[in-house]
Amino acid sequence: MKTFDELWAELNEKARERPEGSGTVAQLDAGVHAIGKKLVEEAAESWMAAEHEGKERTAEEISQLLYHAQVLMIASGISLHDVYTHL
Ligand SMILES: N=c1c2ncn([C@@H]3O[C@H](COP(=O)(O)OP(=O)(O)OP(=O)(O)O)[C@@H](O)[C@H]3O)c2ncn1[C@@H]1O[C@H](COP(=O)(O)O)[C@@H](O)[C@H]1O
Repeated sequence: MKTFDELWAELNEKARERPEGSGTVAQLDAGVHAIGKKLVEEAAESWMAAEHEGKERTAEEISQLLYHAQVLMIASGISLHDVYTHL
Protein backbone atom coordinates (compact mmCIF):
# COMPACT_ATOMS: atom_id res chain seq x y z
CA MET A 1 0.00 0.00 0.00
CA LYS A 2 1.14 3.58 -0.67
CA THR A 3 -0.27 7.06 -0.31
CA PHE A 4 -0.95 9.62 -3.03
CA ASP A 5 2.13 11.61 -1.96
CA GLU A 6 4.36 8.50 -1.93
CA LEU A 7 3.22 7.60 -5.46
CA TRP A 8 3.87 11.19 -6.58
CA ALA A 9 7.44 11.04 -5.24
CA GLU A 10 8.01 7.63 -6.85
CA LEU A 11 6.71 8.71 -10.27
CA ASN A 12 8.82 11.89 -10.27
CA GLU A 13 11.88 9.80 -9.47
CA LYS A 14 11.00 7.44 -12.37
CA ALA A 15 10.71 10.46 -14.68
CA ARG A 16 14.14 11.71 -13.55
CA GLU A 17 16.01 8.41 -13.47
CA ARG A 18 14.18 6.72 -16.40
CA PRO A 19 14.76 3.11 -15.23
CA GLU A 20 14.43 0.40 -17.86
CA GLY A 21 11.05 -1.38 -17.89
CA SER A 22 9.13 1.43 -16.21
CA GLY A 23 5.57 1.75 -17.49
CA THR A 24 5.58 5.35 -16.31
CA VAL A 25 8.58 6.20 -18.48
CA ALA A 26 6.84 4.52 -21.44
CA GLN A 27 3.69 6.57 -20.76
CA LEU A 28 5.69 9.81 -20.54
CA ASP A 29 7.43 8.98 -23.81
CA ALA A 30 4.03 8.31 -25.42
CA GLY A 31 3.06 11.90 -24.62
CA VAL A 32 0.15 13.97 -23.32
CA HIS A 33 -2.32 12.77 -25.97
CA ALA A 34 -1.81 9.09 -25.10
CA ILE A 35 -1.79 9.79 -21.35
CA GLY A 36 -4.99 11.81 -21.68
CA LYS A 37 -6.71 8.89 -23.41
CA LYS A 38 -5.71 6.56 -20.54
CA LEU A 39 -6.99 9.10 -18.01
CA VAL A 40 -10.39 9.27 -19.73
CA GLU A 41 -10.50 5.47 -20.01
CA GLU A 42 -9.85 5.08 -16.27
CA ALA A 43 -12.45 7.74 -15.48
CA ALA A 44 -15.05 5.79 -17.47
CA GLU A 45 -14.03 2.52 -15.81
CA SER A 46 -14.32 4.18 -12.38
CA TRP A 47 -17.82 5.39 -13.25
CA MET A 48 -18.90 1.93 -14.49
CA ALA A 49 -17.41 0.22 -11.45
CA ALA A 50 -19.21 2.62 -9.10
CA GLU A 51 -22.53 1.91 -10.79
CA HIS A 52 -22.20 -1.84 -11.27
CA GLU A 53 -19.16 -3.49 -9.67
CA GLY A 54 -18.99 -2.61 -5.98
CA LYS A 55 -16.61 -0.79 -3.68
CA GLU A 56 -13.48 -2.92 -4.14
CA ARG A 57 -13.47 -2.70 -7.96
CA THR A 58 -14.33 1.01 -7.76
CA ALA A 59 -11.42 1.68 -5.42
CA GLU A 60 -9.10 -0.20 -7.80
CA GLU A 61 -10.26 1.81 -10.82
CA ILE A 62 -9.96 5.09 -8.91
CA SER A 63 -6.39 4.17 -7.93
CA GLN A 64 -5.60 3.81 -11.65
CA LEU A 65 -7.33 7.12 -12.34
CA LEU A 66 -5.15 8.84 -9.73
CA TYR A 67 -2.04 7.21 -11.18
CA HIS A 68 -2.81 8.48 -14.69
CA ALA A 69 -3.68 11.94 -13.33
CA GLN A 70 -0.23 12.08 -11.73
CA VAL A 71 1.44 10.94 -14.96
CA LEU A 72 -0.41 13.66 -16.89
CA MET A 73 0.71 16.23 -14.33
CA ILE A 74 4.35 15.19 -14.73
CA ALA A 75 4.07 15.20 -18.54
CA SER A 76 2.58 18.70 -18.37
CA GLY A 77 5.08 20.10 -15.86
CA ILE A 78 2.40 20.65 -13.23
CA SER A 79 3.25 20.43 -9.52
CA LEU A 80 1.00 19.44 -6.63
CA HIS A 81 1.16 23.08 -5.51
CA ASP A 82 -0.17 24.20 -8.92
CA VAL A 83 -3.20 21.95 -8.38
CA TYR A 84 -3.69 22.74 -4.70
CA THR A 85 -4.03 26.46 -5.48
CA HIS A 86 -7.31 25.57 -7.23
CA LEU A 87 -8.78 23.42 -4.45
N1 LIG B 1 -0.22 2.59 -9.62
C1 LIG B 1 0.18 2.30 -10.76
C2 LIG B 1 -0.73 2.11 -11.87
N2 LIG B 1 -2.07 2.19 -11.96
C3 LIG B 1 -2.35 1.94 -13.23
N3 LIG B 1 -1.24 1.68 -13.95
C4 LIG B 1 -1.12 1.41 -15.39
O1 LIG B 1 -2.37 1.58 -15.98
C5 LIG B 1 -2.81 0.38 -16.61
C6 LIG B 1 -4.27 0.27 -16.28
O2 LIG B 1 -4.70 -1.00 -16.39
P1 LIG B 1 -5.99 -1.38 -17.26
O3 LIG B 1 -6.39 -2.69 -16.77
O4 LIG B 1 -7.00 -0.28 -17.23
O5 LIG B 1 -5.42 -1.35 -18.67
P2 LIG B 1 -4.85 -2.55 -19.47
O6 LIG B 1 -5.67 -2.55 -20.69
O7 LIG B 1 -4.74 -3.79 -18.66
O8 LIG B 1 -3.41 -2.00 -19.72
P3 LIG B 1 -2.87 -1.29 -20.99
O9 LIG B 1 -2.78 -2.34 -22.05
O10 LIG B 1 -3.84 -0.19 -21.32
O11 LIG B 1 -1.51 -0.75 -20.55
C7 LIG B 1 -1.96 -0.72 -16.01
O12 LIG B 1 -1.71 -1.74 -16.93
C8 LIG B 1 -0.66 0.03 -15.71
O13 LIG B 1 0.08 0.11 -16.91
C9 LIG B 1 -0.20 1.80 -13.13
N4 LIG B 1 1.12 1.66 -13.36
C10 LIG B 1 1.97 1.83 -12.31
N5 LIG B 1 1.53 2.13 -11.03
C11 LIG B 1 2.52 2.32 -9.95
O14 LIG B 1 3.46 3.27 -10.39
C12 LIG B 1 4.74 2.99 -9.87
C13 LIG B 1 5.77 3.03 -10.99
O15 LIG B 1 5.48 2.05 -11.94
P4 LIG B 1 6.52 1.78 -13.13
O16 LIG B 1 6.78 3.07 -13.78
O17 LIG B 1 5.82 0.81 -14.04
O18 LIG B 1 7.75 1.21 -12.48
C14 LIG B 1 4.64 1.61 -9.19
O19 LIG B 1 4.54 1.85 -7.80
C15 LIG B 1 3.34 1.06 -9.70
O20 LIG B 1 2.70 0.28 -8.72
